[in-house]
Amino acid sequence: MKWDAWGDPARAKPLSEDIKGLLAAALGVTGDDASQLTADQVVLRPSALPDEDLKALAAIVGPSQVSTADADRLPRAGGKSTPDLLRRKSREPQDAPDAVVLPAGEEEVAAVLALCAERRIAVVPFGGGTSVVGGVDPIRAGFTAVISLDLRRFDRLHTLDEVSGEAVLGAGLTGPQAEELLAARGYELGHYPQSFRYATIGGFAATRSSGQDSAGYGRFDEMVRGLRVVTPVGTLDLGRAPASAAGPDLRELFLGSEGVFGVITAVRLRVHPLPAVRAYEAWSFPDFATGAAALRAVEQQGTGPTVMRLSDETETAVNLAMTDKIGGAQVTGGCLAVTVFEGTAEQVAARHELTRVALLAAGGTSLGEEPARAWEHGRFDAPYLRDSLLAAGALCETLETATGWAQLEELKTAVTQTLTAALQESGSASLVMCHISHVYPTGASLYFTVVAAQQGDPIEQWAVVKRAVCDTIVANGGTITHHHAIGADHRPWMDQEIGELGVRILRAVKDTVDPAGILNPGKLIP
Ligand SMILES: Cc1cc2nc3c(=O)[nH]c(=O)nc-3n(C[C@H](O)[C@H](O)[C@H](O)COP(=O)(O)OP(=O)(O)OC[C@H]3O[C@@H](n4cnc5c(N)ncnc54)[C@H](O)[C@@H]3O)c2cc1C
Repeated sequence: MKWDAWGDPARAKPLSEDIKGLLAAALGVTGDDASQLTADQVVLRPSALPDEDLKALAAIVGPSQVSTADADRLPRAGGKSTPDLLRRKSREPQDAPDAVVLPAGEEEVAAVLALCAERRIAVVPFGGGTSVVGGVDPIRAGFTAVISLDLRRFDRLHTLDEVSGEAVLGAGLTGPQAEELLAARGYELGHYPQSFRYATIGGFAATRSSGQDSAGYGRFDEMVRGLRVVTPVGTLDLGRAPASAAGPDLRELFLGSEGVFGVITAVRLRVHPLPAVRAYEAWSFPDFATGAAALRAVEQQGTGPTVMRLSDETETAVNLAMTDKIGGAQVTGGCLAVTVFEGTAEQVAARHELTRVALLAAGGTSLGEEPARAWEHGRFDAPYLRDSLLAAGALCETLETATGWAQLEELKTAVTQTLTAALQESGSASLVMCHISHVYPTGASLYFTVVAAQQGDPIEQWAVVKRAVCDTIVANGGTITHHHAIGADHRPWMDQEIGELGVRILRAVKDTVDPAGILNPGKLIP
């Protein structure tokens, strides 16, 4: 993972002449990146970890598994939101964890937490570092130092129970590592968020992640059967049976706990045999409302696509203007929808046919399989485009929410209007694109991508816009986050999301499992 951009430099996506033309004409973005900073030019705040603490940590994990080197601290200095990336490229001195610690087992995690509680050191659990909400920011909050606790050595497939269809996976496995281990045994998890290539099993659980195949396989939290969590006061092994009436489900407290309650070391997950067959079909709808109603019909009937998503008019149009467009020549406007089906040949044929009938009845026009295959081919590559856009002087960021089907259109309109007005106020025209990629019988998520011109300090420019749009989401009944989580960035809206009593309940849990408050301060709980 690059320290100042997304992923693998070999996959970088330079802007095509078409996109440059579109940016200049629509937004007045004409810049070229003149200020390439190398990692060794970045000035990090010096490590504040006292020598004796460094030695004590080294005694727990081994001297080679703890580092205060800038080269190790820089990649853990934050996540991968647009403000994170802009901050990384800044010539101003930057904050970073004082040390990076890589434990290898639960005993080591427990010993590190005990030491940090005793010596007043904050601990930020670190998976893939793909948080887009400030979830891994090194917030000191009055502690003497802050360490990044990198879980990458928890990298095993512990067990695969083929009879029950469950696998126990180490928290530090990345998406591809986990799928490779399972595929070697003929199984798949089926969790494919756009950050799949770098995010980890522990991070998915800690943030309630949702992948692009959620229509078929569910959100990550729906796949979780059990969790092992090391807290500063003891270790929990949660989730005994496929279902239980033994009081409130404590797994739910740790799913989405964003490293503030404990360190997830292993996750027991529902897995399925690798699908024998895949089928693809793309659709066009005359407008977003018609498309959304069609997706709702499919989801409420339960016809069973694995992937189902719908782009609005702007996202479809922008996609058509790009050289590596997913739409192909057949897409001429309107709103593009993609469906994918997985399973045995019989399952796929039956689900595909039921879905086709519903989509046709709801006003869809089939575009055949090619645009859907093209979408799948490029499904993890969009973040590379953001890097090129930022370098060219554009502001590009995403945000997401969810609401009931009845409120969806109204929320989409309100968010679009706020984004457009707030960016206009900052001095730039904007392109606001939206898609639905996670559907439920009662509602859906809305995922927005915004492109504008950077004006003044782009971090402050976006902060103003983000505050306005979060207020709008909350005022219109949407959730402050459908899958990006709370982190530091959404924390100011958490009390409106769960209420004052809800916040007190979270604080009470925090006081119980982390009395010294060392775990990921400044995140999740207001
Ligand atoms: C380009 C891009 C695309 C994205 N697409 C999606 C998407 O499609 N769907 C989606 O859901 N999200 C998406 N995200 C958000 C992000 O990838 C998810 O939040 C992901 O689940 C985080 O996993 P991670 O391993 O990178 O965790 P990190 O970023 O390392 O950590 C995230 C949070 O979880 C905590 N944490 C991590 N590991 C543990 C652990 N083992 N125990 C306790 N706490 C832990 C951290 O302290 C932090 O609070 C995207 C992000 C980017 C940058």
